[in-house]
Amino acid sequence: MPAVISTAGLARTFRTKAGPVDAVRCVDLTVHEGEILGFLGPNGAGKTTTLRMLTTLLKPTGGAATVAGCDLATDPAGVRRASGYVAQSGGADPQITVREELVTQGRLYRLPKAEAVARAAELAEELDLTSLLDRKTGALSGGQRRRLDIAMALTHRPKVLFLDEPTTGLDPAGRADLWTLVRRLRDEHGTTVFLTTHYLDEADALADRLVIVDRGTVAAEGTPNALRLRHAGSLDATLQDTFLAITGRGPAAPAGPAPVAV
Ligand SMILES: Nc1ncnc2c1ncn2[C@@H]1O[C@H](COP(=O)(O)OP(=O)(O)OP(=O)(O)O)[C@@H](O)[C@H]1O
Repeated sequence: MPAVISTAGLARTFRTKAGPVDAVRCVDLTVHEGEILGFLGPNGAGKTTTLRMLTTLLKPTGGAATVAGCDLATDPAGVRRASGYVAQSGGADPQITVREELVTQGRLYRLPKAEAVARAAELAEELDLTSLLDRKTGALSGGQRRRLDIAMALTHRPKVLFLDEPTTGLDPAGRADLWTLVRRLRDEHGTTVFLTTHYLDEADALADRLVIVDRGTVAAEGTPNALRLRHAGSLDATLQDTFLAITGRGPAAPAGPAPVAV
């Protein structure tokens, strides 16, 4: 399978008054076409900083990366064309409808009006939002809002979808729905998905492969079962124990309210 994301020695140091902070020291990773990759790590490991670099929001201070064949440093516009990004909290004007939000997004991507309208309908169908098209976005549930955020990120049919903690704050049913949806996107469109999550059950259920970062570098990678076997000694081990064996710490605590286990 060809690589869709590839990084070599990716690094970012922040200059602060108290001195330099090496948020990401050296991240080497590869994500294959059509893969769902779970990107995990303890608090402060460098997940968000890596994600912000890969989505061109932040310039690396070291190393290199390509997304869909486009170099982060020399072709950031190409990276953006190939990527959809769903940040942790979306949401614009609560008074506009789902349809208006989707059409506006299409227009932002320079689709002619008729095409933007057609694309909105298509995305709504795909993300189970058709019955909500005329609802004000302020009246959506957390799960519906998240589906709308994903629909917007897919407007330009990106090859890669970056999801930053997609189910934080959702209830168990909303999380399960979102997992189904992400899998369907991958299965039907071959979309490559790079997701950060604080939930090990989510990583286990959704990701084909996990990359665990710690202190700004990759501490382990593999399928959930390969990691269990390698680091916790048994396929029966919990992913929590596996994670502890790798990092010596628990996974990062989510910013939002923690859902009960599904
Ligand atoms: N703008 C910044 N200036 C200085 N230090 C920063 C900045 N952004 C992040 N850091 C530091 O870099 C390190 C990595 O941060 P990052 O947010 O990437 O971690 P994370 O893995 O996403 O953590 P969390 O799970 O808690 O969200 C942390 O020590 C953080 O304090």
